[in-house]
Amino acid sequence: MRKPILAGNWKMNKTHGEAVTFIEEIKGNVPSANEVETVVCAPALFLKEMNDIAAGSDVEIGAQTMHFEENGAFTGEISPAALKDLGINYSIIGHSERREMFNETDESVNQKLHAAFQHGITPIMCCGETLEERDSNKTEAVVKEQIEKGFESLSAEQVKQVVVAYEPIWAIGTGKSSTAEDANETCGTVRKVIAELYDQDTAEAVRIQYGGSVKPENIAGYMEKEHIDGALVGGASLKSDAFLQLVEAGKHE
Ligand SMILES: O=C(CO)COP(=O)(O)O
Repeated sequence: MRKPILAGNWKMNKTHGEAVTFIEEIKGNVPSANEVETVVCAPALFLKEMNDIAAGSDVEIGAQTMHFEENGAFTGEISPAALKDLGINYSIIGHSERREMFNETDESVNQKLHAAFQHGITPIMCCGETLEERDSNKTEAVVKEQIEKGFESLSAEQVKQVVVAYEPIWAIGTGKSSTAEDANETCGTVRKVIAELYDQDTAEAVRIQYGGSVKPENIAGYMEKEHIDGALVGGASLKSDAFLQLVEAGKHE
């Protein structure tokens, strides 16, 4: 039985004060981590203080990206070692916005997955197709390639710990969400690809989130689907009351 995981991705939103208030508002109000993992992926600037405030609660704090090198001349970047030193245990890897605007590739995603495991960080690895790819029936091929290249040289034991976030790019921040049926079908494709690369056991262990205009009103439809184990939520994760509703819905598999 896979444990559901509900993650917020704040992107480049909130000030320090707003971030602190949010964590104070939610930390005592989320369901037990035994029922659903709750993760808030915030701008790096706020991670330490948010993590300190969340300490001892059922809320985990995550990064939105990280570099694959341990240290060095990479101006502006954040190392996995530095994240781990702050007690950060999750990082989004390869979000489509980073692939599109910050030159992330399947190869760098692969390097980052390896780095995450070296440092004991759980990666939330994003995949998903553009509208053009979807319209030309390439969704399955695109997602397959992202998974195959992203997972290169990872062991089955590592893959079991990856959280995959399937986020169709056309559904991100557009209000146009995928139907639960379509999302489930592609999440099923992700699982099938993993079964082919590894084995059925590994594929069954991987948690797969849907992301793309998820909100309190539509999350239940996704959560009841066979291959969907949670959600990665942007806009609707910014308000504490909506986020709490999402997490509550997220515990129902
Ligand atoms: O990109 C997303 C989460 O990573 C989805 O964003 P929205 O929920 O705002 O569509």
